[in-house]
Amino acid sequence: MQFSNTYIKLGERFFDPSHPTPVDNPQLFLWNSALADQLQIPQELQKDTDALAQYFSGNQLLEGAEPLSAAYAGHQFGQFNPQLGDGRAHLLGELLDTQGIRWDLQLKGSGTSAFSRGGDGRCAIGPAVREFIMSEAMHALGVPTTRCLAVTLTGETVYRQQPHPGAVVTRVGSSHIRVGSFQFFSARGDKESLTVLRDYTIDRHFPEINDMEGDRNVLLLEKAIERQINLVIHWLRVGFIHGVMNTDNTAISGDTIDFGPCAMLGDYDPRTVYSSIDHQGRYAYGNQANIALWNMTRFAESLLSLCLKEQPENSDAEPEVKEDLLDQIKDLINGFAERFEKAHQQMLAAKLGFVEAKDGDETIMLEILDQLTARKMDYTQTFNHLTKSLNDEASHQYLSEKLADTYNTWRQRVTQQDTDVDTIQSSMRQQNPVVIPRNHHVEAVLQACESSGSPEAALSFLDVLRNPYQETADTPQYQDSGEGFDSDYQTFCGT
Ligand SMILES: Nc1ncnc2c1ncn2[C@@H]1O[C@H](COP(=O)(O)OP(=O)(O)OP(=O)(O)O)[C@@H](O)[C@H]1O
Ligand SMILES: [Mg+2]
Repeated sequence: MQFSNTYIKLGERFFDPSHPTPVDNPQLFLWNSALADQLQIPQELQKDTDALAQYFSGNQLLEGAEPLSAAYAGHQFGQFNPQLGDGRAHLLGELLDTQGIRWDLQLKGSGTSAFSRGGDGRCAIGPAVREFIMSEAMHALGVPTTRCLAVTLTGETVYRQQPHPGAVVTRVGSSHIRVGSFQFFSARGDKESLTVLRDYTIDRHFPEINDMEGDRNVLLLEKAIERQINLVIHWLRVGFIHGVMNTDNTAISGDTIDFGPCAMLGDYDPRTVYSSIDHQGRYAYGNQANIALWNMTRFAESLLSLCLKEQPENSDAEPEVKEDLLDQIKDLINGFAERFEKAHQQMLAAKLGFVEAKDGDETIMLEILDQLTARKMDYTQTFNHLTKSLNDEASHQYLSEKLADTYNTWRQRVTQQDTDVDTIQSSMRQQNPVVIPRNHHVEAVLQACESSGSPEAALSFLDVLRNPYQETADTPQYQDSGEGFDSDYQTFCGT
């Protein structure tokens, strides 16, 4: 296991060199052995659960780790905070996986840093297990995401209205560079660090830019936008509601990060919000594309100081952005909505089994979605039924009754294609999961883990969630929508 630590080399303005705070009685609770194998964590260490507990609680440092808490800023619900940073997290360093891909290894809930702002630096068992379950589920669903290697109990109590067992999550990410990381330096007028961060981000995530013609800032923005569009399309496809799409929770890599108040859509309604503090529906299911655009606009702004015209020496005139670059940036921002809509149409077409686009498809798609909202129908179950209905009489009957003409129109459209039905069905299946981490099951599993002190419930759930496109013997236990549960479900920024 060989650490490299490229982020710490960026310079002291990028972090606080704080170390994890040791805990009383660490115990390994969840371990992701497939991910551990991918990260080349030695089998000998993987078998030694006591050692894993020591290392992944922050009690002992893995050889070669150089911990740091990263600096970042961020817009939270639209309000800018120039200094947030890892207030309860420590980046240990980076590991190369079996394919030579670089991954950050970060502890979350591992104690305070210079960025803690009065917080305790800790995490409760519930949010820690939620992050593990949700990120594993997202990964299996094919959604770009940070992942979890471990959850370790600390043996200490954390207080969040009530006492809870404390836990440390080990997060693995293709990086932890956020829109807010750029905003941190932009807000300080620190062009030197901003340039270092830009170049580091390009090398790490978009090295192809190094061989491209054009301005590096504009190219980086374009790539980041592409990844955000792809990310939100996946979220919408599987019914994921992030819940707190602040710029500090937006990774430039385009991976899902921060599972604090996230939840899954039950009945289809774009206005769905579960977060207890999101009174305006800013981060509602159907507003996530708008917010991704808003966040990318903030990202563009944070790069503007690297796009300035040359100033004559001793000039005190306000520096201006180069016109051609400003035009290119504006084009990218103004083009976002159209690009998104195109990708959205393609995603819906794929979910509905439309092999090639045809006139009238948009009307069919809108009608189906409108009907789901009007009839309060479950998003995942309905698309699962549509997929099955091509050769399953029960699903066919169900949809004929529930969606009547809308279903008949779809069925006609989908069966009158040159492609054979089996092929259409298997391509629909790749888009439409049979099971998702439903809110009521997630909550029940978290409660079971906390009250029993055993990971059993999480492990059984994970077994099913790791095969979201395949019905196994245990799948039916987790497919029900939990009648009425979602209507007053609330999530909290999970600290
Ligand atoms: N218990 C805590 N102690 C100290 N700081 C905290 C605590 N909880 C959250 N913070 C800080 O508050 C800010 C916003 O928190 P938020 O919930 O978005 O992030 P997070 O869940 O801690 O981490 P991440 O975004 O890395 O998943 C961050 O700067 C975070 O470090
Ligand atoms: Mg966060």
